[in-house]
Amino acid sequence: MLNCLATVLGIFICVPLLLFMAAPYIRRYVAGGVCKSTTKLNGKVVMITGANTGIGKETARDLAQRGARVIIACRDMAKGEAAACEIRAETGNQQVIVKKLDLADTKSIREFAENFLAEEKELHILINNAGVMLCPYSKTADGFEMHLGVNHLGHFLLTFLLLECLKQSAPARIVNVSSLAHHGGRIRFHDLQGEKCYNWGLAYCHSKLANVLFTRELARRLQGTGVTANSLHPGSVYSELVRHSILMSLLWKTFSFFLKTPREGAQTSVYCAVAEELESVTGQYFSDCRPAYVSPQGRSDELAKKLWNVSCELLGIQWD
Ligand SMILES: NC(=O)C1=CN([C@@H]2O[C@H](COP(=O)(O)OP(=O)(O)OC[C@H]3O[C@@H](n4cnc5c(N)ncnc54)[C@H](OP(=O)(O)O)[C@@H]3O)[C@@H](O)[C@H]2O)C=CC1
Ligand SMILES: CC1=C(/C=C/C(C)=C/C=C/C(C)=C/C=O)C(C)(C)CCC1
Repeated sequence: MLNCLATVLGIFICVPLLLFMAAPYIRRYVAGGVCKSTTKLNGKVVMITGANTGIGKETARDLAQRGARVIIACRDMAKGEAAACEIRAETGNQQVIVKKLDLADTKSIREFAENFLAEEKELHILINNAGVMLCPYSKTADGFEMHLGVNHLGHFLLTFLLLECLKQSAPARIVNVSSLAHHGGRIRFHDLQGEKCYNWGLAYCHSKLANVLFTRELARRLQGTGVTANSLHPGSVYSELVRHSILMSLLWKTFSFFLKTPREGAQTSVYCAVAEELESVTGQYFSDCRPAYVSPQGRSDELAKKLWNVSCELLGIQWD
């Protein structure tokens, strides 16, 4: 009986004590890779989609700190202004600008790009960061399944419209924020809009695989232009991404200690945007500020070309 009591007491005291002592080490492990580059960006123009919150906002903060003119492209102007105000105040960089962009509407994307090209002369870094996850079945203004429409097609069209400007501003970089979740993705050409079969988790995975394939084909086509394209996994980050699922929101809150903060999650985006050693690196996929393993689907040139052509058809654009 006494033995039993001692064991139970031991567990209740030792386990929390061990966890408490290990906490700083666990946190350092969870935080992952850090971008160590000291590159300054004075005179450079950076655009980040979905930079009003989460990973995008922290990426904007870091790049503003380096002196860049930062365009926060977001769908909610009030949220965008709040983020920009905070970043301007913290960094002292007044060149943080908010522009309206709804990636779930090709009309908004075209208006945004037209407005940008009329006002700005150069674009050196484009970070396609905005994303949605676990949405109940819904469609964009143009009838695309929401994950595919926002995460892939919206950024595909945006990049197409800005590409000439990026080429004129070379050296320039395109950074596509994908995910480890691309490993679970498939490009279901027979049912791209998920009308026959839809799973909200898988729909996200498919769209993140599309990000990897888009980057691969884009990089191939941009060889020799001075514009690079890379994709990345930011890590598992405590952000608003899980907002559509009550269960995931609860799990995210409960286990937030084991998730990266948005600032930690922004490190690989910043790394891909500024690291000197990536100047001519293109078509790669990173995680924790180093190259990472891409799924066999994500390494298929054939699949990348087919997705490219289908994306052009869906968007009614000719991109050779
Ligand atoms: N958090 C994580 O663990 C992981 C995140 N990622 C990726 O990182 C990226 C950033 O996500 P994260 O910061 O975590 O998520 P958040 O939900 O915090 O941020 C997503 C951003 O995307 C914006 N957005 C959503 N829909 C649209 C739209 N139609 N038009 C314009 N902007 C839109 C949101 O705007 P609003 O605030 O108005 O909704 C918000 O600014 C995403 O691409 C995500 O897939 C990848 C792997 C893991
Ligand atoms: C297993 C498990 C967790 C980890 C989930 C992870 C690691 C999710 C990663 C999601 C990604 C990569 C999303 C975006 O692309 C929690 C919630 C911490 C606690 C409960 C058990």
